[in-house]
Amino acid sequence: MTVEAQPVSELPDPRSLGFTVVAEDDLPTELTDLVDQVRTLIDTVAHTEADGADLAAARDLVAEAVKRIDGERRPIGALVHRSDFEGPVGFGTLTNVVEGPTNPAAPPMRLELTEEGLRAEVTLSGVYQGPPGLVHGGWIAAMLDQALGSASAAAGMPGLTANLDVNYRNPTPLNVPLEITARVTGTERRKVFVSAEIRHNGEVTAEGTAVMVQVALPG
Ligand SMILES: CCCCC/C=C\C/C=C\C/C=C\C/C=C\CCCC(=O)SCCNC(=O)CCNC(=O)[C@H](O)C(C)(C)COP(=O)(O)OP(=O)(O)OC[C@H]1O[C@@H](n2cnc3c(N)ncnc32)[C@H](O)[C@@H]1OP(=O)(O)O
Repeated sequence: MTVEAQPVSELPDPRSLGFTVVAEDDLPTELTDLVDQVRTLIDTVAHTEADGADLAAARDLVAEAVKRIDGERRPIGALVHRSDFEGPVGFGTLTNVVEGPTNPAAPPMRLELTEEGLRAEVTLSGVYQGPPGLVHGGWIAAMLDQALGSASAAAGMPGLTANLDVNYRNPTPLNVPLEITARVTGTERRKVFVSAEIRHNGEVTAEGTAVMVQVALPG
């Protein structure tokens, strides 16, 4: 395959394109702690058998909490920059639904650089359920898409998913550690070919390939 990737050093700084960028290290720990607590809240609400009085009291407490922090909001499209990625490749959306550090709807997942590409470990609660006891297939696809897109971006070639192909090889269980791996397998003009897997206990439960297309960036 031919390689015509834009060199990483030529990628523009998203700030120069008008994006709001927040350094991940500057996010208050009170905010990331709150995100964790809200995750626990979502899981608890989804499974509780508490009685009506307790549910009503909990609703009032949550409403009070919302009132306490509602006010100025970061803009949609705000990016977060991770300092553990070198140069201009460590950008992602702050509220990304799979990995955004301020999004309590995202599972506690963090892709890390490896020699081969990217790797994450994640345990999904019952909030991500599809079939009984199993992760929803759409979420499996979402996690693979995130890993695939991030592998492309981490290699200096951020783009949009043009095609995503998922094979579900074995059931993916809830409430157990899952391993996600992804890497770039080739490039051709603006296309970046990527592959990824999800494993439980070393066994592949799902695998995906994607064509990411690098979009023209000004500058
Ligand atoms: C320094 C960065 C600055 C900016 C920072 C911004 C963001 C942060 C950066 C990175 C983010 C980090 C991590 C990523 C995280 C998560 C990943 C999630 C990814 C997504 O969740 S993303 C949402 C879903 N995604 C879409 O919303 C795309 C909708 N879509 C389109 O916007 C267009 O469709 C587009 C752009 C894809 C192409 O449009 P286009 O006009 O640019 O290009 P064109 O059509 O000419 O195709 C060019 C070559 O791709 C081939 N091609 C086209 N389509 C194909 C297909 N389906 N299958 C196979 N090949 C295909 C052609 O055949 C041709 O190939 P060839 O070169 O061989 O001719």
